[in-house]
Amino acid sequence: MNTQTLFKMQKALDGHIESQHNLEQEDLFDRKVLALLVEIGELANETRCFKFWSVKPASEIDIILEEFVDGVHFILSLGIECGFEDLTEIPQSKSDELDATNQFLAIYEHVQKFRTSRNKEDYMQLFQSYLKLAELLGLTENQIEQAYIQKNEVNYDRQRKGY
Ligand SMILES: O=c1ccn([C@H]2C[C@H](O)[C@@H](COP(=O)(O)O)O2)c(=O)[nH]1
Repeated sequence: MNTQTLFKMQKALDGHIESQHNLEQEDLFDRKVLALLVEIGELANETRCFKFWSVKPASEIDIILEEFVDGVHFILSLGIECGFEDLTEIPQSKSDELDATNQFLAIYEHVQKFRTSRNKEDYMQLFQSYLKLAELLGLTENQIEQAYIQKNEVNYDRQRKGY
């Protein structure tokens, strides 16, 4: 995935949100980590991949995509916090193929590792594992980019309306 446009859009949105809420001087890293963990949980809930006690199907693709790109927002935002927005390419993950449940659990581990180290290698692994999940969920790069652009605009709208 070519991430340059997304990093640029995310940086502008984050700057806008921070100035709206007078947060330019605050360290938002841990709050963004928690926000990401919550978004990953919301996505898991919509896929229902772990709900062995239920026969209901996953939510519609548009709902899954919207939840997925909420996570993309916070991953990009955390990358910007660490000065990694020059990353142009996130290479495909070389790790073993897992089912969706185990991929979610692997992502949670990558988030924790990156939270502690804040290094680029762990960041790339987190991003890669999240994109691997997209593949498992049947989402294409094009769908993700379009859904990201749409949700980015919704996020501005919400700020305008006093969200
Ligand atoms: O600094 C921030 C704070 C929030 N969001 C976006 C990411 C998600 O798309 C959305 C999450 O909002 P909730 O729907 O969870 O309130 O806000 C950002 O991009 N940057």
